[in-house]
Amino acid sequence: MAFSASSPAPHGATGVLVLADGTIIWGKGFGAIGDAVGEVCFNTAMTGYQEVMTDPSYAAQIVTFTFPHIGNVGTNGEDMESAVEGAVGCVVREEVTLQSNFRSEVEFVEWMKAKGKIGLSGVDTRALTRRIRMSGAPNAVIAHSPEGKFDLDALLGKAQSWPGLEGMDLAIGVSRRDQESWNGSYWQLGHGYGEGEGDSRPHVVAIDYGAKDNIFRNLVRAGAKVTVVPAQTSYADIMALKPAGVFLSNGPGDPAATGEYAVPVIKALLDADMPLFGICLGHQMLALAAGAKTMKMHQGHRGANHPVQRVGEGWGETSGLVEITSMNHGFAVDGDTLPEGVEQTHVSLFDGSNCGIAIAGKKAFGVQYHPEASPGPQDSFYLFEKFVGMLG
Ligand SMILES: NC(=O)CC[C@H](N)C(=O)O
Repeated sequence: MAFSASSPAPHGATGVLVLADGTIIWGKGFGAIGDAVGEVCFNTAMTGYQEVMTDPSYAAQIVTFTFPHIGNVGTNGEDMESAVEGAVGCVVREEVTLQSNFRSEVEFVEWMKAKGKIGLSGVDTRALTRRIRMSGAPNAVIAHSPEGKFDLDALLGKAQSWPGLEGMDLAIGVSRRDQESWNGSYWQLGHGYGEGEGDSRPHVVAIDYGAKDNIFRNLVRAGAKVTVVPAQTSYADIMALKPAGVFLSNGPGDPAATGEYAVPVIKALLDADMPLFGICLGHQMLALAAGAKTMKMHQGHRGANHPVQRVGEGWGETSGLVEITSMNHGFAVDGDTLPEGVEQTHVSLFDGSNCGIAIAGKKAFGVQYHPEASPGPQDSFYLFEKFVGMLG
């Protein structure tokens, strides 16, 4: 797989992935024309590529799909997880075929172009995934030129000078700018998205650090009235909304690099005994606010079949039960740094890493995985009910 940076494009190559170590992977470009820099990760989900590509947590990332046929059910207006930029590009095995699905509205290739995302097909994604598993997630540039013209030295320079995700605060860039009242509920075939009902529902203020919409839909489904606020909303402004509980969303970037707008506000909410629920980045920042540390993972966890086990006190008869979960994270809470009073509630059965915490004596908990799925299994929906149920 290693080539020199000055290798000419092989005949017919219209796309390339240039890794920061000089490895050049040729293929067929699709979607937007140009180039984009990011960290290359892999996702093992077999379905849900549109949801993956629109998850803001993938900002500044290039997703390698291990499932070989991507794009074949097209795209539609309902399966968006966010309108903001998510993954900058994707790498796939097979060339994208024509769509075949009754829900499809726009071909995946056209959709990628319209969204400004670059695709690369015809890549040995199995070899690339093995490489990431062995050597960690590399920084890279993905490029698409229909004429097959690439300045490889410039692309390599771009990949090498990109500072990488560690230490990078990205949540602020993908958060909403304005407060929003959210009332959409879950999707059902033949009905589309439902709506929340009732005036006496507990009010959840959800802080958007780069949230997936399906999280808000699940909060509504579990019985909450939801107001979404931008990442930089102050403690005072959050309290002025009189929340019964505050939700901390997922989002991109390094949790330890988020600025004064995040962890100090969460710490103040915790000190005020506000009920809190965090997912992924929100979980990591809750852990930081409680005094734990986070770290960059070797290759991260991204897929729709990650087993997570319930551990510790408080589960009663369901202690030890395994949930199959959806995941997308490249950072993790260091389970060895949990201070007294912070209990580990879930661990990954793949590598034993921390997947959940609860703060003793408070109504505050977080999970590293994605109970809202989208894509993925719905084993963990109970967490939304647990949170909304706490808000009486
Ligand atoms: N999905 C997320 O919220 C991801 C959180 C964080 N950016 C990580 O990569 O670990």
